[in-house]
Amino acid sequence: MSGAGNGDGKDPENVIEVRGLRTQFGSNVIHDGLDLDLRRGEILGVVGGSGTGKSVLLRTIVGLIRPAAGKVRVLGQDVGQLSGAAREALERRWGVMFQDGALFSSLTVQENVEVPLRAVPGLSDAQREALAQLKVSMAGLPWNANAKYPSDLSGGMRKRAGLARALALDPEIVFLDEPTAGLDPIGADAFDRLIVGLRDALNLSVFLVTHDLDTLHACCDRIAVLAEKRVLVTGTMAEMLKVDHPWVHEYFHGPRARAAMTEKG
Ligand SMILES: Nc1ncnc2c1ncn2[C@@H]1O[C@H](COP(=O)(O)OP(=O)(O)OP(=O)(O)O)[C@@H](O)[C@H]1O
Repeated sequence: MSGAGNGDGKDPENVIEVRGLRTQFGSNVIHDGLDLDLRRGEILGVVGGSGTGKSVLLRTIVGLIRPAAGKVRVLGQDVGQLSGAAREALERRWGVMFQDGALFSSLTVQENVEVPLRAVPGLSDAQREALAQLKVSMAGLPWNANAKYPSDLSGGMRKRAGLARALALDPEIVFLDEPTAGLDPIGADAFDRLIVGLRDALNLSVFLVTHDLDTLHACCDRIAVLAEKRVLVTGTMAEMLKVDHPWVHEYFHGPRARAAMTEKG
């Protein structure tokens, strides 16, 4: 169990290394001295109370928010130092599924998934369409979902469409922001299995923001807890159960945690 990885910033097993991160909006400091690692091939669950900055962390790692201090290295490259073609090349190596799917409402599912593929030079229209259809089916949507608009889809299908788009460019890292939020338990369980199946099949590394204890049990190799403006602790579920911190203890031993543990045996 640790606050973050080896600290030398060069471990080849880490596909993400965040060191000494500080983010703030005006005088509102969200993270201060935050360290975090994502190891290659793992599913890391990022948990924390509402407003602790899980989504802000995700958005900072993918370069949508500029940190006030600290370093974010993804796949060995300093995100803050890249621009132009180098930045675009790195961005093609990850995919992001935002909370609501963040789909373009005026485009069909297939057209949404084609958006990132349009940046790939040399792809014919037919190849782009075929690739998009493949990703839609990998995300577990039926073939007839391709032609549908986001407004015609259920919440669970929209999430799958968002996942298909995140997978469009065969990423090495996938960021998932609360993938099971708002899904019924059966839909959430299916989504959990989909995430693990895709990680295994595609050797993905997954940064997964969630409140869902069932998802933590079903999917995550390690868990990082955000509290007190930093990653308070990182470890396996078994290690989380031993952490003596009021929020961590309440979260992993509360009634919902007990229910999730009972379900998973
Ligand atoms: N663009 C922004 N401008 C100003 N403040 C922001 C912005 N984005 C987020 N915040 C603030 O940063 C804090 C952390 O937000 P964030 O959405 O990361 O929390 P979270 O841990 O993901 O919460 P939840 O679990 O409720 O989704 C909140 O206080 C939020 O109001």
